[in-house]
Amino acid sequence: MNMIINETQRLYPAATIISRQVRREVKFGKLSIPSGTEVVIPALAIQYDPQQWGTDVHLFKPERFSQGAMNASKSPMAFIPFGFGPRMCVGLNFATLQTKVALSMILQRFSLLLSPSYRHAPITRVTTQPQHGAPIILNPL
Ligand code: HEM
Repeated sequence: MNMIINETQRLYPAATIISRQVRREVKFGKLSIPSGTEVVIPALAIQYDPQQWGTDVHLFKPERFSQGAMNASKSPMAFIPFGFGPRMCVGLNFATLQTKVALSMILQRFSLLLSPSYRHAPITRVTTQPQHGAPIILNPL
């Protein structure tokens, strides 16, 4: 279940960008970033980077995470659905636990089928959402 949740969050991260403000001037080689600069980290683009994930980056392949999230891509920083560093999401464990509990309860009771009316069109409206909803047919087990 971890691998499936991780791969879902890689392809459809709730937050597609993460931002930081530079507190004091930082130098990267010849590049100087002044204090106060807003830096946007494109989480979605990084999680779709073939150099990090391979040429099958667009495929849903939970087995990428079989050796853990830190080893799924070339750099461990290429998987950041909950952000990173001291301001990383404080709800990470709570949200992941809730996801597992909800999924377990549903999967114990129902088999799931994607409705033929489903149209795959994810969109970013603050968070990532299915543009036309996600109609699912539930059959009691
Ligand atoms: C799947 C569910 C969730 C996702 C994908 C998510 C994702 C994120 C991301 C990307 C950030 C920004 C981290 C950064 O800037 O490095 C964040 C921050 C935060 N999240 Fe979540 N989050 C989720 C659920 C929750 C829940 C359930 C809570 C509270 C119970 C929560 C509370 C927070 C708080 C308070 C921050 C700000 C942390 C700070 O600035 O120090 N999140 N979250």
